[in-house]
Amino acid sequence: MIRRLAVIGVGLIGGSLARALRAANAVEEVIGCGRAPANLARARELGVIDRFTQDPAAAAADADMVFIAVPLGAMRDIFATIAPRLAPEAVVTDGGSVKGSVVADAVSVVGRAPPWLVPGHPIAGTEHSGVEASFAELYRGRRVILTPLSETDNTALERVTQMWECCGAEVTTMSVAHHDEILAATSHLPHMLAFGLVDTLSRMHEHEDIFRYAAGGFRDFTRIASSNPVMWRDICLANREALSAMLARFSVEMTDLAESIRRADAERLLSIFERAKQARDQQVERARSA
Ligand SMILES: NC(=O)c1ccc[n+]([C@@H]2O[C@H](COP(=O)([O-])OP(=O)(O)OC[C@H]3O[C@@H](n4cnc5c(N)ncnc54)[C@H](O)[C@@H]3O)[C@@H](O)[C@H]2O)c1
Ligand SMILES: O=C(O)C(=O)C[C@]1(C(=O)O)C=C[C@@H](O)C=C1
Repeated sequence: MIRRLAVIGVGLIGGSLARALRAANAVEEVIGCGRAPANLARARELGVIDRFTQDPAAAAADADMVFIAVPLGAMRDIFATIAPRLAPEAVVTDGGSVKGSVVADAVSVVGRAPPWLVPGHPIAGTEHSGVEASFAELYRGRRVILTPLSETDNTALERVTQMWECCGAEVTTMSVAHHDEILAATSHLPHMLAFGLVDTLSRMHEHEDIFRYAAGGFRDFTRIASSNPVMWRDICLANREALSAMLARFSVEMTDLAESIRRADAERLLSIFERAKQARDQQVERARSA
């Protein structure tokens, strides 16, 4: 049971955590914090939070659990503001999509890896933003990756694990570097492809006809191009090494595919598509039977 939860950044991710914990009766009081008073007032109206402040230090003071769910570029300032005001038993965790930058931000503020910080990342989301888009079931049956450091307090890790389990999530742990490499491949690269494709097409002369005749395949592939631009700018900057390596590798494969099309190499095209279909079908089957 969490006595007082401070949610810094009451949007899709922070709002959904608060809703899920409330639905599970796992929190007594939720304090919201953000920059936009209208969004915070709406969060209170929706029953996502009990009260709010625009001052992260005031929100975190006297909270036993602090969840930071702001864009990655805002994390460092939040750590700097809350660190001196945390209660001795407070645990801080976050939902940021990249973990190396969050840990570096905390270390740069505190001077060392703080024992009270449990870096985390719910592998769940949508292309929508803000508290209106949040919902209690977002994390049900989804994975949450925690990336504790050797300095992380064990009790803090246990409390954050329990918090996510209360939301119906499956918690796994891995190293910060491994997390950032994996997510560069499975989340960050696909978002670059979707943003890149839609941007390219939208600047073509015939773009109105292109979008008019786009159907299911295009819609499925490009849903995530509606995601929050600020959030994705920050993810690219925060994970630029791993993402650049993935983009370079993907470019080589795309050049090979383009060359096979140019050469009318039917055999090579079929072998690439069969290999991809088999890999995806296997992955869908594994997910279904898990
Ligand atoms: N959207 C997703 O699918 C998804 C999934 C997993 C993790 N994440 C991560 O979760 C975090 C939040 O993403 P989201 O989708 O909830 O975004 P969101 O835009 O829905 O919510 C972010 C909230 O933070 C507030 N905010 C922004 N800067 C702030 C600051 N300096 N101080 C206080 N509040 C501030 C905004 O007003 C907004 O209410 C990001 O770090 C993102 O990388 C997002
Ligand atoms: O489903 C979506 O809309 C998402 O983009 C969610 C998604 C992803 O799967 O890539 C996006 C960013 C995250 O950090 C985690 C999850």
